Amino acid sequence: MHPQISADVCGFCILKGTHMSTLLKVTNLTIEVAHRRLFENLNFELPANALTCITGENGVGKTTLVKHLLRDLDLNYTSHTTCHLKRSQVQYVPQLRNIDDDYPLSIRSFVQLGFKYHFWPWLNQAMKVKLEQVLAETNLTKIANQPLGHASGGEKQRAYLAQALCADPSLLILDEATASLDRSSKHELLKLLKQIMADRNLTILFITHDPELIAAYADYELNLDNHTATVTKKG
Ligand SMILES: Nc1ncnc2c1ncn2[C@@H]1O[C@H](COP(=O)(O)OP(=O)(O)OP(=O)(O)O)[C@@H](O)[C@H]1O
Repeated sequence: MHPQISADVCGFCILKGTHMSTLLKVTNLTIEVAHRRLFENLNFELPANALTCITGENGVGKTTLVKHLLRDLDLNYTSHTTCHLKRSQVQYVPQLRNIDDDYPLSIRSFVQLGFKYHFWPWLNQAMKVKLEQVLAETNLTKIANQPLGHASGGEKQRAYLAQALCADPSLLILDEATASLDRSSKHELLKLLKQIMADRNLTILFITHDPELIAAYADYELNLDNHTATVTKKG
């Protein structure tokens, strides 16, 4: 069964005086974790084809909210969440990965793990072409044969991004992707993300605590505070 499409989801809505198309709509969502209520009657809409930063204090529930939305997508939606995407169109790049120096894969081999529907345990010609395109798109071509364990923090983040892009997502969710990067690498990654978003007509959700990045790159901010969510247009 395909997810239901409501008129609201496919149409346009008014957000603080601007028109935006809505990708995902959440209505009266309450989330409890370990008998603790994180959110109560949450209501918000996420804009399509834009970069939305999800912000809020440590422990407010940013990651939990995203995981809940992904679970709803897995279930083909609940009465609280409507969206016209299938789970397979969404890629989530998690916050922490333990890639040590001895990690046995090259950057290219790691990135190609992102291909779906592997019928054979090797890539077909079309996948090989696409792999090289994704490596070029994420500025990894020159270092693609190097071990991922030897890559810098910024290069590793680009490799995680490239792996996610192999699945041709419509919605990309990154959880604190810049947390361990220096200032120039953070800006490099965000500029790259915005370029990829424009080229691929993607929607990006980016969990971050970084006010400088929010000010410079966010099209919208979804702020979680005091059990509620507020979406504002930035820039
Ligand atoms: N499976 C779980 N069992 C119990 N508590 C949980 C579970 N998952 C999350 N929590 C708790 O829910 C709260 C929200 O966690 P979450 O990771 O979503 O916050 P966050 O806003 O993403 O935090 P941060 O900015 O520090 O990454 C935290 O207090 C966390 O300890």
